[in-house]
Amino acid sequence: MNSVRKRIAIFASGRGSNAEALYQAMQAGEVNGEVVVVVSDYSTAAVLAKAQAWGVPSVAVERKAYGSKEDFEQALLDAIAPYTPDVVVLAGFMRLLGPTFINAYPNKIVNIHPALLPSFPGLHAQRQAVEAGVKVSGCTVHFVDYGMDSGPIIMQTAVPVMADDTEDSLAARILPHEHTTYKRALALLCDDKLEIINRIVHVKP
Ligand SMILES: Nc1nc2c(c(=O)[nH]1)N[C@@H](CN(C=O)c1ccc(C(=O)N[C@@H](CCC(=O)O)C(=O)O)cc1)CN2
Ligand SMILES: NCC(=O)N[C@@H]1O[C@H](COP(=O)([O-])[O-])[C@@H](O)[C@H]1O
Repeated sequence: MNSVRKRIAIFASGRGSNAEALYQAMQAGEVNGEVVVVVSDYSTAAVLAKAQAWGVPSVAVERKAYGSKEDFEQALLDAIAPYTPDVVVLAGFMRLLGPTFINAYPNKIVNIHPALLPSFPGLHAQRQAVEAGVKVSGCTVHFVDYGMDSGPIIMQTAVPVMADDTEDSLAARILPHEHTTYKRALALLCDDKLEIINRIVHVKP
């Protein structure tokens, strides 16, 4: 394991359970990283209160305060620059990032999605799965690229879908698997164990 901990910026729009799971994993030494800043696009997001309780710097960058997507993304970059992150972790961050932000952190941005990509990209993935009648869904950790949930896949976990599942009951069943899958994927990234060859992610021996 690399002794120098990776500096992690976490972006979240809401409650922050994935952010919390990752913070706790880093505190426990399960992931070779440290959360240096937490960013939300909503000043009322519960994740900001979590960060304050952890003693981690937090910043709200509200989309409505900026006239353009580019200005918003530049504000995101300006907000995290002082913390010099190595990795940007999206954990329930509900904004599509464009080239302004992505180009500043090439192959350094990861995301958790509550479905087995490439199935059910975008918002309300659990609802899409229930409505499609699939018997298996799950979660995906992937690198973020210019597309929506189209980046190279790092890790996935399958979760059964029950006949009487609703969007909420499926989301509740998938969520703990998101926490463990994200923790395992980020541990590999922080230990420099991942490489991308022709958009396929390989784990180095
Ligand atoms: N360039 C990328 N940005 C983001 C990705 C990605 O794969 N590439 N993942 C998303 C997370 N996400 C699904 O996992 C997702 C989040 C938000 C949206 C979306 O359509 N957002 C709307 C705004 C919604 C709102 O205002 O509430 C938008 O940005 O227009 C789709 C998928 C994070 N970013
Ligand atoms: N398209 C992105 C998306 O749907 N992300 C999902 O938002 C939730 C955030 O929960 P959390 O704030 O408790 O981590 C998580 O289930 C995550 O997979």
